[in-house]
Amino acid sequence: MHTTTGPAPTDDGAVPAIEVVGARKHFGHGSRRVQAVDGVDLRIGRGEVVALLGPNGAGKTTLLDMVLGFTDPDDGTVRTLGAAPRRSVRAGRIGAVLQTGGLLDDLSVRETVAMVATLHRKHLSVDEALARAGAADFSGRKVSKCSGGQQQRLRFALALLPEPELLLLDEPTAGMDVNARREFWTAMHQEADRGRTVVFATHYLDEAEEFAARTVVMKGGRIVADAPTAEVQSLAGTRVVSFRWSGTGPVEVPGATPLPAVGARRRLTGPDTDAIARRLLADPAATDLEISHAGLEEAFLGLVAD
Ligand SMILES: Nc1ncnc2c1ncn2[C@@H]1O[C@H](COP(=O)(O)OP(=O)(O)OP(=O)(O)O)[C@@H](O)[C@H]1O
Repeated sequence: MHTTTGPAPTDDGAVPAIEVVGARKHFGHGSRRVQAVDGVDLRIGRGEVVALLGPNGAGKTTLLDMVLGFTDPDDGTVRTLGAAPRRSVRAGRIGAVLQTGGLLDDLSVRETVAMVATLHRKHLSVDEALARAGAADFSGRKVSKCSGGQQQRLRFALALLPEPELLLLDEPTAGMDVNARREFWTAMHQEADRGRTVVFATHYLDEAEEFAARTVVMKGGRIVADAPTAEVQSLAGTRVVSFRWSGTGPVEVPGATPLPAVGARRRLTGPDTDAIARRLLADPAATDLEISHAGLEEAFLGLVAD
């Protein structure tokens, strides 16, 4: 089955921003076949701010591409704002900030926004789009001279032009330094406050923690967690056991997932942290044991661990 077509229902607010039912998508054939999206059901309501988390190759971009109508699912249906995705995109109801492509090196930032504005029937003024995206300060700069972060802000300005109801962002802050990221999210907060639905894929867990009320975690083409961001933390190994380790080599504890060490402290998580702690207490090489609550990062690693 392919992306649904048909008339768009009236915009009564009850129609979800995104509705994905049983979506599958594969690439390649035979031994090179990859099941990029493997039976995803996802409903995102109007005005939600949702983070899409997952390791490389989890299927986030493929899912966003289907929601944008760039590619059709092999199976299942995808509707955006109550209509076929391409129809919503053509109507200027969806704005997207994607990882690559789409910019002409020889134009200035302002010229780029002005050119893309002519493609929309209704749009913000060029100055307004530049200001909202935090791109006014470098609007005279040639695209080829912009940093990666500035190019992302230009893409953001382009996405805002038609005043879209839904903003889709695929790793929007990749290549930005800490200050640029903070400014970007401040601007994005303002757009969310205007009632837009925002869905963003990210590798930065703190961005999900700070910005998204809801987090969807993908792995191997499937959704492995979908809950309020605070709850995702409790879905996988709520606690972390940390300790000093004087042994040589890795710490082997059955049922435990190692987390990156913090300073001199080794860390383990798992479904039964009491059992992990008991095991470590019996080992003289483990000292100064502590059990604490996991942050989103630990929950995420626990969820995507094999
Ligand atoms: N056009 C394509 N042709 C072949 N394989 C593809 C194509 N696009 C994606 N894939 C594969 O599908 C799987 C899912 O990729 P996808 O880009 O959707 O993951 P992702 O979660 O967005 O990863 P990342 O965080 O690295 O961007 C990967 O194994 C990827 O190699």
